[in-house]
Amino acid sequence: MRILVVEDSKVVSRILQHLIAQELGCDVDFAEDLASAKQLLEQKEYFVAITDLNLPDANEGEIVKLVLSKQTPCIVLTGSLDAQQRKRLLQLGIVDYILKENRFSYEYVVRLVDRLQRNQTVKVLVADDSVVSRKFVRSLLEQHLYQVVEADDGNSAWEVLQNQPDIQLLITDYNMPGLDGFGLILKVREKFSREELAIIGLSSDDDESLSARFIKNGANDFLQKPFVHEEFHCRVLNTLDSLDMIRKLWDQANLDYLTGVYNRRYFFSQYEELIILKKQKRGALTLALLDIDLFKGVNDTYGHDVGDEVLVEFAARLKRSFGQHFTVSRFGGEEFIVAFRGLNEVKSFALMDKFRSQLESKPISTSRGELSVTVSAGIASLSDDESEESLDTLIQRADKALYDAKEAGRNLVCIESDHE
Ligand SMILES: Nc1nc2c(ncn2[C@@H]2O[C@H](COP(=O)(O)OP(=O)(O)OP(=O)(O)O)[C@@H](O)[C@H]2O)c(=O)[nH]1
Repeated sequence: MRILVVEDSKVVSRILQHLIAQELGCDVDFAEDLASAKQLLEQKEYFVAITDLNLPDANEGEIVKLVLSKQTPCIVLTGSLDAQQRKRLLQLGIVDYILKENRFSYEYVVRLVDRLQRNQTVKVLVADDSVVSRKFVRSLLEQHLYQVVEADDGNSAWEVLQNQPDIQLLITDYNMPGLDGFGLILKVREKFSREELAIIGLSSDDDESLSARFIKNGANDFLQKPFVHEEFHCRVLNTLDSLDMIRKLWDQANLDYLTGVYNRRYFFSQYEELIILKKQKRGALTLALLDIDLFKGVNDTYGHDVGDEVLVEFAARLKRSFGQHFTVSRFGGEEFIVAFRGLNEVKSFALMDKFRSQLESKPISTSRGELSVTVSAGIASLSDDESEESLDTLIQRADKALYDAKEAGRNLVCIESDHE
């Protein structure tokens, strides 16, 4: 990523240079006037340009048109701006304008660039039956580099959401034929939680209770039409920032901090309930409890840090092999558990034994060179006649099989054979 800063004040350039290096770590070019900015824009492609309005050789804001003519997003950083200039700049399609008021102004600029970079991977669905309104919202979102998908009523929005689960934000109008905004939100919240999808409601209706009703029904925020550019962007930004925060909290609560696979807490929260359902429906569930062989030796010989590197790569391999269809979690220390939902013990054994043999034949690269590591695993299945079984007893049976594998010499997968 490369940024262009067009600024004749050396002090401001130095502040921006420092903040960009600290927060973004990307390449920056500086131009002090329109002529040198023009030269740079002809030579290189920029992700975004941060520009002053008054330059020594062009003090009417000509730089903005130049930057936008190169299809480069433009952030205006200026000492002053009157109402007319503000309107003209927003109509031209700048990303945002920031007044040079204090150090927070410069920090805001840098945060905005960071957000723009991340926005490129954020998909937003706009549901509105009015083409004009939909296109307007789309153009605002595209100025901030979001990926935009459109739907012209509630029912098609619902279909799009089911087919594109990577959508992070839904912006929906209230009045729509078929399924209206409320109906859509109610349906959406049954399937998508707040950490999966954020929702902003829109309406031109003058019913004062609408905003509260939207939020009570599951929306994160509400905007009354017509709205100004700045308010729209601030609301979208705030909503996505809280989505990021909720997701971060979720990750901290449910993922193992070292390896990134699910943690023990998540595993129990999912499978304690599931096991009751499985027993009722008599569905298959097999657990494989894994333990890296002689791991203490790795720590003792190479140090704890290298031990950690082995754990990280081991977990990554487990995730690559099983993570797409099954649950991989770190049970504690060098023990992991894979829950094979829908598989019996014979099929689970085949998969786990293949993993064991691949691990044995492909050493793990660490900062102290390649290390050969093996794993032992114990497998146990929930069987039809074990109506009284709990998750704990199933794990105990897998643990017993793991013990057998260790006793038999390690680097082995054992199935728990008798249920005495
Ligand atoms: N580096 C590192 N080591 C850990 C971590 N958690 C647990 N361990 C170590 O894992 C080792 C487990 O050793 P043991 O339970 O004695 O078993 P083992 O050496 O793997 O031998 P067997 O299980 O009998 O094959 C201990 O030395 C723990 O300190 C961790 O997060 N990082």
